[in-house]
Amino acid sequence: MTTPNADVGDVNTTALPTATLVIFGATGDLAARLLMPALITLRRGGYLDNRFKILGIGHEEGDGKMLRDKLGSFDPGKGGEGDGEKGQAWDELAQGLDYLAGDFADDRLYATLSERLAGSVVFYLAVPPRFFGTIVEKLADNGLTTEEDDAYRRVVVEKPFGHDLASAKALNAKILSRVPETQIYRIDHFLGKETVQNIVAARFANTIVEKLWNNDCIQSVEITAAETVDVGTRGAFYDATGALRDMVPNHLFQILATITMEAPANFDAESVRDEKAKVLGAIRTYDRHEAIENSVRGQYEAGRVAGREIAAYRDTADVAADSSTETYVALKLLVDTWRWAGVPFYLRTGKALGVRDTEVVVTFRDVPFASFPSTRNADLPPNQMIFQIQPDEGIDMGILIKRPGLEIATEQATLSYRYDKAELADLTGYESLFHDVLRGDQSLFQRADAIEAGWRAVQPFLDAWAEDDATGPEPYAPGTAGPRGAERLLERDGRRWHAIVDRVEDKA
Ligand SMILES: NC(=O)C1=CN([C@@H]2O[C@H](COP(=O)(O)OP(=O)(O)OC[C@H]3O[C@@H](n4cnc5c(N)ncnc54)[C@H](OP(=O)(O)O)[C@@H]3O)[C@@H](O)[C@H]2O)C=CC1
Ligand SMILES: O=C1O[C@H](COP(=O)(O)O)[C@@H](O)[C@H](O)[C@H]1O
Repeated sequence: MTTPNADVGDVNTTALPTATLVIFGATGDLAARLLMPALITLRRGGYLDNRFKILGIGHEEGDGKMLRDKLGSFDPGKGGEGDGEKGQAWDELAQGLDYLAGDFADDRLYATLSERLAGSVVFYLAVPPRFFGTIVEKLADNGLTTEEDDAYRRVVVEKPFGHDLASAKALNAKILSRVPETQIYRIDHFLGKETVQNIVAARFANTIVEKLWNNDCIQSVEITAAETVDVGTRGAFYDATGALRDMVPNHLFQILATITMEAPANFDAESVRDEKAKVLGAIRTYDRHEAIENSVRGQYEAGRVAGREIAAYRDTADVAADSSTETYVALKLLVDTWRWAGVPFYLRTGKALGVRDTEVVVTFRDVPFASFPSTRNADLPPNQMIFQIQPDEGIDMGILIKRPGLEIATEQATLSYRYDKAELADLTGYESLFHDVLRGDQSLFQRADAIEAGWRAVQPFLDAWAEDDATGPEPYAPGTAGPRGAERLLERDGRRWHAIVDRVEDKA
């Protein structure tokens, strides 16, 4: 769970045990935009030496040079945003980079792999999800996942893992019928984020935090993942997916689990994943009526966001003109455990919003009594602890202080920790995950039971929305905080979302 630092000088780097990384889908977007930059960072940091080999697989005819040229022309800035520097680390990695053309469904591909591969291998499935099960089956049937004493075989599976509870269960069953859980690494790149891992440190390395971390002291928790990006060129994928499936049972639930899990007895992978699975399994599953009551769907219209004009979601390429797919979702969830009983968890995520901001806001209970003569309880807003996951990475603690002066009056102040931007600059989250796969640490990878628990909690929303033809998603203007209905979800409980942009009603 240590994040390799882009700056070699800062860390105690140890080359990882060597292996071959086989990337299925090496000519695709994920490989170029997120996987290669992470590998370059690891190489630069001294974690990968020149015995580390990469074998890319894709449809396209070609050889190692074709793949090297393709990836070499890509700017490895964070998430493909540019300004990255490949430099010597890329040249060194590229020397060990080869390519094999083939079809994932073709047995000849696996026969060739059997001849070519020896020693420890990580198979990375950067492929359309419909191939996850097939590739694992074929790898296993060709003996490619069989481990030896001195050679491991690990399979990394990308997201989305399933489309609903039934398909996630079926995929788990298919994969686990061939390869044991100990060799399967289901990726959720949010778990690779330094700031998500820091929630664990904040909770379990600080007595003052953990003692207050329960329903005695906390009144509500908000988890927000707001994006300014629109659906862009991903219409085909997104229209079949929507905001709920794309972000909630995976990324937002992993944050929720990190916030709510009990302290593991120790930090080995099984203990950590046991605790996460338990708490995800404790999210209340709603009936149809409750699911409608506790959810809000939105879909963006045409407008302006982050300085550019965007088309309405329904006018996006590969999106149905009458699509009812949500580009925004807000939920109120409950976690039925002693620690969290009665504490609402409000989750929201959406595209084309006014700001990019992923954050967790923990709101503590009001003071029981206003002691100062000149203040009323209403003048004493509750303390909030805010984990800024991205882009302004840090932790803020909102407290009340005495306003300097002769009167006793309070005002809000913030105790703030900000990450050194330089330390996070080049990290995509995949560095940490690659590092852990190569070390065989599964703590930050999703286990089958946790995946299914996540789908179990969101399935009632999918079912209720599918049945509820009358009310589709509520339109919202790009550049706002989302649909008005999301505000009402909290107003009903006498609360307001932590403001990420001007209030919706000011902008919409
Ligand atoms: N891109 C991203 O930002 C993210 C992607 N993911 C996940 O990563 C996975 C890959 O996504 P992405 O890279 O965007 O997808 P792409 O469609 O860009 O890439 C898919 C790759 O698979 C290859 N491929 C497809 N079908 C076959 C086949 N039958 N035989 C051989 N090769 C084949 C493609 O080759 P060719 O192009 O020649 O057909 C291409 O190399 C998906 O599961 C996605 O959900 C997860 C998070 C973020
Ligand atoms: O997996 C996904 O995550 C991204 C958001 O990830 P981030 O690291 O950029 O915050 C999201 O845009 C995409 O739709 C989803 O598939």
